[in-house]
Amino acid sequence: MSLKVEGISKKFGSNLIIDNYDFEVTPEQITIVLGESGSGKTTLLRMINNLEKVDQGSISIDGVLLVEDGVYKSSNDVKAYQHKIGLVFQDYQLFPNLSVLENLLLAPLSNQMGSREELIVKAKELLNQMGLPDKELMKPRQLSGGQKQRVSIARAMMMNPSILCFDEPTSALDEQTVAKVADLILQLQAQGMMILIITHDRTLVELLGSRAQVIESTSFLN
Ligand SMILES: Nc1ncnc2c1ncn2[C@@H]1O[C@H](COP(=O)(O)OP(=O)(O)OP(=O)(O)O)[C@@H](O)[C@H]1O
Repeated sequence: MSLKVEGISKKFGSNLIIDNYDFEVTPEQITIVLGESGSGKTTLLRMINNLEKVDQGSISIDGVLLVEDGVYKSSNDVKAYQHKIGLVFQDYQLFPNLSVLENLLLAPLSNQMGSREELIVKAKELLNQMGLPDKELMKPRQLSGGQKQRVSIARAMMMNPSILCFDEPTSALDEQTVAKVADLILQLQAQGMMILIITHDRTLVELLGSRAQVIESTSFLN
């Protein structure tokens, strides 16, 4: 299992952001992309999640290609690729009018990943694992930042991804909650989930310690 990024490049106009860049995420280590504001971290994450096009290079997960030598695959291949990747947004992006449970059910139901009953069982298991067994009927606005983030993680996990990507997972959280997020990420990795984190938070890096490889975003342009 791996996410492979090979020789990707990206320019906005004449502004080169990423130059012929390679890296790999595996289950053995959490991968952290660390760097200052404006260094291209979000652009990299958006390209991996097919929210921004690459100019050149290849991206694949578990051998399923999103793009090869700068050429995007057919829509069916792209769909297969996207099912393997889960994204936890910085601002969580939960649907405000849906309950926690309905937030979890929406994507797997529309992708026909099981019956409603089966998916409810799975959603409840995940909410339990996230320490939120009593929140399923609440709306996102009734939750704390840390709780919203855990709902967002559970929602991504409903699609059985191979990899979970976190965009600045600690930017809106207090110190105590940051430690809890680090514990949860370590737990997910111990269960075999590949993890990619984009951050500028060195405290999070310290908390993840020896289980993480750190890539400095200054290396995007070497
Ligand atoms: N859609 C766009 N059009 C033009 N330039 C862009 C676009 N998106 C990003 N950029 C530029 O690309 C560079 C990298 O931006 P990016 O958001 O990837 O950095 P970042 O490291 O994630 O920063 P931050 O930590 O502040 O989010 C910046 O100079 C930014 O202005």
